[in-house]
Amino acid sequence: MTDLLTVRDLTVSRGGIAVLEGVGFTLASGAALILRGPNGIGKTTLLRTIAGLQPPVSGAVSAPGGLAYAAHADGLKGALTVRENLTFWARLHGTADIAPALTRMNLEALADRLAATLSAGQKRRLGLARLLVTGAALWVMDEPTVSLDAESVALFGQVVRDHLAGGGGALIATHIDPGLTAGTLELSPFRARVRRLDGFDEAFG
Ligand SMILES: Nc1ncnc2c1ncn2[C@@H]1O[C@H](COP(=O)(O)OP(=O)(O)OP(=O)(O)O)[C@@H](O)[C@H]1O
Repeated sequence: MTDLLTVRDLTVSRGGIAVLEGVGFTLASGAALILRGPNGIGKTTLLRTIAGLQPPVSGAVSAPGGLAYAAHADGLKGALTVRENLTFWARLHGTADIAPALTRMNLEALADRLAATLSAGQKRRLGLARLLVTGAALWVMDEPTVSLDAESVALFGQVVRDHLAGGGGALIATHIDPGLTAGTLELSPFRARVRRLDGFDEAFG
């Protein structure tokens, strides 16, 4: 099996403070890893660093096949319709057909609505449809089910399961059980040392 993601001895920081140290794991093709931990432990910071949106303090991230990141702010263009948003991303990533993504995330009836007029859960579904049109093997998701109703959470679970079955991988920070067979990376104050970069140690555990 191919490794889609290798993280080695990673230290990540937020606002000049190292929030997690010594994080390491690999994610193989076909596998999902759930990132858990209390509010503020550093899940978003870790995912943003893995996605390349901020540099690590030290350590290495390798995602040889590239990745797609879906965060709280889904990067939707409010003045474009759902269809236009997906077409934009599909062109950006060199994929062609947005129809499957519309269908899979139950967005067909909303295809011609401006993204700005969508409800929070509908926006989230569009953000997840975006993952499908990127064609990326590795999906990195930060609390993807926030605002989703039970039906959409089930839809999301199925889309991820199909992605894994097709050889993809998923790294998901979530507080819920998304109904996936997945490994868990539990970030706790006892395993994640908190250290200020100026050397003042707040390590506990
Ligand atoms: N701009 C900032 N400046 C300084 N500290 C920040 C900044 N943004 C976040 N932090 C702090 O960095 C730490 C990690 O935040 P992060 O958002 O990564 O946590 P999280 O585990 O994703 O939390 P949640 O479960 O609440 O989403 C928190 O203690 C937070 O208060």
